Amino acid sequence: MKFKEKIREIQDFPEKGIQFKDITTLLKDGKAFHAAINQLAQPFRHQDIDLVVGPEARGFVVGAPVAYALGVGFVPVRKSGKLPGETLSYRYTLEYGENVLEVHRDAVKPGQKVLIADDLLATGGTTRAVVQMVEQLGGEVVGLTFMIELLYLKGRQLLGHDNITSLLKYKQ
Ligand SMILES: O=P(O)(O)OC[C@H]1O[C@H](OP(=O)(O)OP(=O)(O)O)[C@H](O)[C@@H]1O
Ligand SMILES: Nc1ncnc2[nH]cnc12
Repeated sequence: MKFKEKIREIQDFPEKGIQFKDITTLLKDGKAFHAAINQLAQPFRHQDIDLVVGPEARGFVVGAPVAYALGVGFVPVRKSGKLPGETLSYRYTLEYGENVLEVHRDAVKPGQKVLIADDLLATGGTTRAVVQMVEQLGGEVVGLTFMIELLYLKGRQLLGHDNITSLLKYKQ
């Protein structure tokens, strides 16, 4: 499956200088969506994963089906003010702008092995925030998986983890 042909690229969104990778064109293609999720889940089928954690909003679209494919639970990390229970908050900077993320304090139990999933790895700021939140709750991040990796923003280097996979890599 040629997944890159399914991703739409939009120049100067949400601000000048950003080339936005739009996954909605892949998501609406049932065969491509199904194949992409299966490929993302595959390397983790025989790894010891207890939970998939994914950040709002596009991380839900990737993380929840990957969790379903692996037969494990999914934990949402949400933008601030959305979760009803007691939360842990974390502020971070994005390729564009700033953000606050929250997770339920009882969502990850100490010692649980976590796979972090998102649609896209850019600077790595979002994922680093999620890693630190999982670790603060006592979870162990055993892997990270993305549909898209923007190599030129060097998120992989920021994260410094040895089990990062991505389906599509963009050099520019
Ligand atoms: O590696 P980074 O530089 O942190 O960028 C990647 C993040 O940015 C996007 O989310 P965004 O915050 O735009 O939110 P959305 O999923 O609600 O669109 C994307 O879905 C990743 O989570
Ligand atoms: N260039 C980009 N395209 C789509 N989503 C993004 N999130 C951060 N950078 C992005």
